[in-house]
Amino acid sequence: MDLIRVKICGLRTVGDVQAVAEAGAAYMGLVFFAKSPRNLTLEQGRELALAAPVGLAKVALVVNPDDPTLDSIVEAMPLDMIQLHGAETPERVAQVRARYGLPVMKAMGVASEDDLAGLMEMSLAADQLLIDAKPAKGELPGGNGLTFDWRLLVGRKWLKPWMLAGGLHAGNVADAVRLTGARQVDLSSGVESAPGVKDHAKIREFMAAVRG
Ligand SMILES: O=C(O)c1ccccc1NCC(=O)[C@H](O)[C@H](O)COP(=O)(O)O
Repeated sequence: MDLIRVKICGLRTVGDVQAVAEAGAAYMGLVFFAKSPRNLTLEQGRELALAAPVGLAKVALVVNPDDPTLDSIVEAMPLDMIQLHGAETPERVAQVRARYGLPVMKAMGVASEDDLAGLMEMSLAADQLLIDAKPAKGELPGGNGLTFDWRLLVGRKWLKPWMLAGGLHAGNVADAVRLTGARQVDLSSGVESAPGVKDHAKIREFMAAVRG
């Protein structure tokens, strides 16, 4: 499984950044969503973004943000990408791209075939798609450790690069990649010991599973 690019989301300490960089991830995700156990203040986000070595892309994750919220994040820290993880429309994705001049990755929740219809349209607007498990009512928009039926993605193509997410861990990532053909994967709870607490041994184990 070489050439699979990994995004590890929900980092909370400088030690997490170092562990993710040393393990060879391509992206790190910083969550700005108050209800999340991985939520960061602007000061914490800035500290982590400044700790990232060259080559580790810094992704700010937000959920239905207004412009002032995004302005404050983008002004506070160096970023390489914005991840929109709410109900943002293709029009809103285009506005965010234009306003900040940063690539935008749009998360799309999938639970059944019906959810696939919007992916092609969104792939026209966004720079990347993150195809995640669709949360049930009352759950967080992401980071729930839930998988979905990967067979839904078999043989599908979109106009932009995409990442597979949702309940991935060292024990299932090989099957997920083999079945879906994903070239990029994203995860959060699969490398945690508790919600919001990254386990560096699990990060290494996951990266070994991807490389192996
Ligand atoms: O991680 C969060 O707490 C979170 C909160 C609100 C919106 C999105 C969130 N995470 C998005 C991610 O990119 C996760 O890595 C993705 O949903 C996969 O999570 P997991 O199933 O835990 O691996």
